[in-house]
Amino acid sequence: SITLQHGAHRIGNRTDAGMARWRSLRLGQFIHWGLYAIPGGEWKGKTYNGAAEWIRSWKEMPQAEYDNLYKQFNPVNYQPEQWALQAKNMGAKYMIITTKHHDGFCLWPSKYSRYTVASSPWKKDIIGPMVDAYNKNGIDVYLYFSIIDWNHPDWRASPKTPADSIAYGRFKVFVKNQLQELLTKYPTIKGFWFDGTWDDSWKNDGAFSDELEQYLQKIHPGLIIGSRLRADEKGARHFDSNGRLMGDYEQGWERKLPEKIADIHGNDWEGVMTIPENQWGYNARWAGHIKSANELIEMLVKSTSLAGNFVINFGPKSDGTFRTEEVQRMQEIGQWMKVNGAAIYNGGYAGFEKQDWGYYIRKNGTDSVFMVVCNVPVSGDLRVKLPQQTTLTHAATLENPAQAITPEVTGKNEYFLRLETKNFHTPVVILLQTSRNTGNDNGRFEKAK
Ligand SMILES: COc1ccc([C@@H]2N[C@@H](C)[C@@H](O)[C@H]2O)cc1
Repeated sequence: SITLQHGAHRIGNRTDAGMARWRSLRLGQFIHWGLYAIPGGEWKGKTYNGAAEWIRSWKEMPQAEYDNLYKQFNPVNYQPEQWALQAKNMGAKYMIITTKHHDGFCLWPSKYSRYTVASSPWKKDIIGPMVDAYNKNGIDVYLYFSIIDWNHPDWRASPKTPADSIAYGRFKVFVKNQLQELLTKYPTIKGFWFDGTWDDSWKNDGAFSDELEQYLQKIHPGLIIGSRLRADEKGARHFDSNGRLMGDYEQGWERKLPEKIADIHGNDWEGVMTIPENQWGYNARWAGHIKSANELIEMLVKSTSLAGNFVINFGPKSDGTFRTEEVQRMQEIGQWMKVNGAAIYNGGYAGFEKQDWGYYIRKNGTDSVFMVVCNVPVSGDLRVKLPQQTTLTHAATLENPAQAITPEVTGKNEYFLRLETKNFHTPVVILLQTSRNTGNDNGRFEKAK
């Protein structure tokens, strides 16, 4: 390995209580809200085919017109308490809110910029009441912050001249000030979710990203920051030039998930997912494949089974309400979580051989392993192959009342669970009580005591 001043400063996952809490939450809610919700993917009768929050970059959108949308920002139906209750009923344990997306508009009244809610008809702070409402409902809050700021005169994607470098130097001070301001105004937040760190200006300044991360940790010890903030001095991002993860978890799983446990290299990780194929901000016209609640539940289960967190994105409208499809997803996911949340919260990798019917999830640090059946076999037979020296002592579904299932023993450490009813409308969870053998019962199924 090579010597790095600004590479990873830690080998392996964080072991502190704050990170253990993050690891237990498993289900998050992402919210993309800002000026882009006003056009909602359309402008002067034309439809923008990109992601709605990128409409400012569309050649059909005059940038000055976009930048003046702040004069229309007035979410008269914004009710953060409703938002928080809705998220609580969905079963989300943390929420990530866009304080400032790439367009540079701040949802808090920053004293370092005039391009904020304070200059809009709404005038008031959006972020503060949201943080309070979510925290009051037992939901941790993380702040999304875009380093890219298309509105700021000193932002440079790639400084070319000495004047560029001087301007970009001012911009870095601005970024540091805004982040310090966010930590001071909202001290209960648990971390930052950085984005917009792919340009040369940032990639070629690994030292600054390292110093910034340490500066933020100094103000707010224990802050949780993903790998997307960081570059090392060679321009390597997420993983430093020695292949070591920077930041507190791998933050590269955006609209995609790892397939198998080897893909995560033992690192904490988080996947963030849109309900349509690729829309984060509100888009009036959802096209293409819209994920069902069951599809999102399966992604959540898959993420948990691979020891990662899963965050579902929502894009509220400019008036502060949510579209029907998003309300429906939150309700349906919440109904499933009410019955089966025990398999998700504090869930992790079970270490069992994956089977076709679905996923295993181990309740962290216990012998309780959940089977989440997403693919019901026509045969009704669910094969459970346990590692050596592990036996199955009991199986029952999580529903109320629990359906006990008597496993049929076959070969060494292999059982079949036969499902009586096969008409599932949503994934079914079966709790397996296992025990590590002391070698005295050669894997035979012990009659339930
Ligand atoms: C260059 O490709 C992208 C793709 C998505 C993004 C942003 N990350 C997501 C979390 C959204 O904020 C999206 O706008 C930025 C650049």
